[in-house]
Amino acid sequence: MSTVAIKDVTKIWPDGTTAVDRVSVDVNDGEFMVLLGPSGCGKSTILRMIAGLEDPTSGDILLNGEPVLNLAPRDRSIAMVFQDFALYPHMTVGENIGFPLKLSGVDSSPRGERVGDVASALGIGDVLARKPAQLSGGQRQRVAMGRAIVRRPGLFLMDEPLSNLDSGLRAELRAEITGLTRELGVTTMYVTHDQAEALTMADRVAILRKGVLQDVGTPTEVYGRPATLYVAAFLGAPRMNLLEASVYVHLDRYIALNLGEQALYLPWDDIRARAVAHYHGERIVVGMRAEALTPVAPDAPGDVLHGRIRYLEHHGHESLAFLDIGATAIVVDEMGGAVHDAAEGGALRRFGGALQRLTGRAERGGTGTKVRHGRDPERTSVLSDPGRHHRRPAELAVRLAPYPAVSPGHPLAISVRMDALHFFDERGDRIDVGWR
Ligand SMILES: Nc1ncnc2c1ncn2[C@@H]1O[C@H](COP(=O)(O)OP(=O)(O)OP(=O)(O)O)[C@@H](O)[C@H]1O
Repeated sequence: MSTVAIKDVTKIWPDGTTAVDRVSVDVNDGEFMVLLGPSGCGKSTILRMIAGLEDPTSGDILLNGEPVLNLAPRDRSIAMVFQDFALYPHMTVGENIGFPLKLSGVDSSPRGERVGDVASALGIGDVLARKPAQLSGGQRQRVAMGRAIVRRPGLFLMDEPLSNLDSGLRAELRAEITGLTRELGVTTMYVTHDQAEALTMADRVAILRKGVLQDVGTPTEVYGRPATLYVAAFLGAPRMNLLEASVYVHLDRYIALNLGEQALYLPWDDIRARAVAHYHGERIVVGMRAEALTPVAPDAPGDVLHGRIRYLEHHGHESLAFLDIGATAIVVDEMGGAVHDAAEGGALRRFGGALQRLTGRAERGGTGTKVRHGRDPERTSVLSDPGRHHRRPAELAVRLAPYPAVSPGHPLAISVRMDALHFFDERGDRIDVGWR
């Protein structure tokens, strides 16, 4: 039984760098929690604080409900595997795995038994007598994992354990790691910057940007209903299409989402219509994943966008077409800064009075977003922040069958699944009702 509670934890390094900014996450017993984010977002620092290798500047960490900040690392019942694990070169595989048990005084016979069990669970039972130099990279990583779990820790911390391996081996070991931890029922926190790894391995994913927690949820939740623009842009391949739209409410009928040269119309009876209506006269970001877009005949009725193929990418099992539709894309960089050309200095046009008349409320709100984003000085407007201008005509990513009979310059009509659209405000927060 092992639970983890990270409560409002901040880590500021002596040089003033804020590595972790008021992060709170709970990990349930037996859960496989992945911490996901780009390099430098504070993932390793969080793991190291849980392990007791670093002290938080403020906040608390509880294991099984008990505060542990005053406990030495060895008293926390935690095992950790790093990217750069080191095996003892002069010891055999069996001796390496058994070493933590030897240190804690376990006799040779039960030790051998435990080592054998762990090694066969990891598929390295036949190399117990070899030295590390005689192993492949994947086998060495398995030995490092074996050495970590042989003590049956309450909590297993893994920091990018697969990042030094080639992609085939990574995929194989992903499945082994999740299989093993689930079989053992050991609570695991796993750090990666690889979103595919996170989505395939995690029970739940916590997504960080510059030390600030952006979203926590199951892979389906964070992919299907991302809490912020940053999460939307970070998860999925191809990346979510993020388009600037100005909102115009035709009361009781529909909401026009003007995308530039074309518009989409959200029916008034759509469950999200009232939340989006709060932005009447303003600009928002409309997100559409490639799976929400289907090529149709040019004269097809319904919610259809028309564009011209700018270029194609062939991925073997599918091809991606990137369409010019006369819209403006919001570009979210890896580190999470959202940049956009606010045209000629374009200030947001606000129709506060009209909004109030429409909604009967002076303030908008009610998005129901649960994740508290903490203090994040860069989360200003993604639509009009003058410091972050970047012009980018939208190239709408659309999935096609492999090697389609079209080429750059071809016109293409795309049907849009309106119920699969995502809406974000100028701060990058999801605009929605009935948050998960
Ligand atoms: N000992 C240290 N002193 C000062 N700054 C540090 C120290 N260790 C890490 N940092 C800084 O803290 C921030 C978070 O680093 P951390 O290693 O936790 O990120 P990460 O998300 O794990 O990145 P990576 O995926 O590259 O390992 C970074 O800006 C990093 O430069």
